[in-house]
Amino acid sequence: MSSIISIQQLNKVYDSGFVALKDVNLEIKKGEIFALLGPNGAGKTTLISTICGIVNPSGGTITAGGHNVVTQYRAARNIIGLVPQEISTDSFETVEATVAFSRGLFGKPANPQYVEKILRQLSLWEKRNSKIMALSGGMKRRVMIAKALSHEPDILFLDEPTAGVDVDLRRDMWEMVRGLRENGATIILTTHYIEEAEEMADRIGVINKGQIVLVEEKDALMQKLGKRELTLQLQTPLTELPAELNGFALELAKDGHELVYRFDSQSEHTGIAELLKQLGQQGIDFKDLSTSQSSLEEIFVNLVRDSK
Ligand SMILES: Nc1ncnc2c1ncn2[C@@H]1O[C@H](COP(=O)(O)OP(=O)(O)OP(=O)(O)O)[C@@H](O)[C@H]1O
Repeated sequence: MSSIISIQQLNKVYDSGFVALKDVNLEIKKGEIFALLGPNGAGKTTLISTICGIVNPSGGTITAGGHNVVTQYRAARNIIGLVPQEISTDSFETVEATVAFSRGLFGKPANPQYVEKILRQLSLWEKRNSKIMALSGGMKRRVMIAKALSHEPDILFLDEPTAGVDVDLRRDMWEMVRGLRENGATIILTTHYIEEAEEMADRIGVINKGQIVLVEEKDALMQKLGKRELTLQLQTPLTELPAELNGFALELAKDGHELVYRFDSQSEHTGIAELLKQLGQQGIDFKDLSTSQSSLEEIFVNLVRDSK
């Protein structure tokens, strides 16, 4: 897949002297869902804003669809839709008028069929004649997305799309974003919710203190870093591990009441069968056992900690 956004050696120093982005290099592939994860203040909004031409870079170059976002701002901005964090829209207007007006701002000729299509896609068609102020918070967010899509952009930025949205609505939004991708859009979303990145993204980028610390295919990331743990609750607590078990990646936990075995979830050979056999031979009985997989959340926390 070819890049639709190309960022090279991007730096941003705010007037206060604060360095918000440091030597960012990033390629966004056409048609992917890219999740940008990072703690508060990491530089996510600054990065999005520079790509959208709202914040001027201090150094480096960004192209969107081959257009330089600074020197060819209009051409670049025309192919970008931005859904900002805050809901900001004229609350006295109707849904349909708001979306049609946004389209006009980009100099696009009126196209009621297209507006209808996106309103239907976002389950807003029934509400087309409602005033924005009469909508629920979730519906208002959908209107923000409809506005961002009004000029038929190829790239859609969603800055914290589901912040403060309840779980059901969050799932609806995910469904909807996937639908947009199926229609050919490239989607870049920032999120605090690891679950959101885990659920949605094709690739994940982690940003911390203005630097991209990792970019990886989500599946590869989960595989590479995803270790599993098998926890055995022992019948009788152990004070130490018998020497016969030295070859296994084992640890005693909970004052010797639990035995924790770490293994690679992707490996064909987990070693569990041998472990259980050895435990039997040593007369170590267990009452119960459970397994868990390290989540993207743990991976993320470790990454951000390591890059401090
Ligand atoms: N106009 C500005 N002038 C000076 N510093 C700024 C300005 N805008 C943002 N910053 C600083 O740049 C850093 C990155 O901010 P940014 O909003 O990009 O982070 P973020 O990752 O989007 O955070 P959050 O998750 O909280 O939205 C922060 O420390 C912020 O205080």
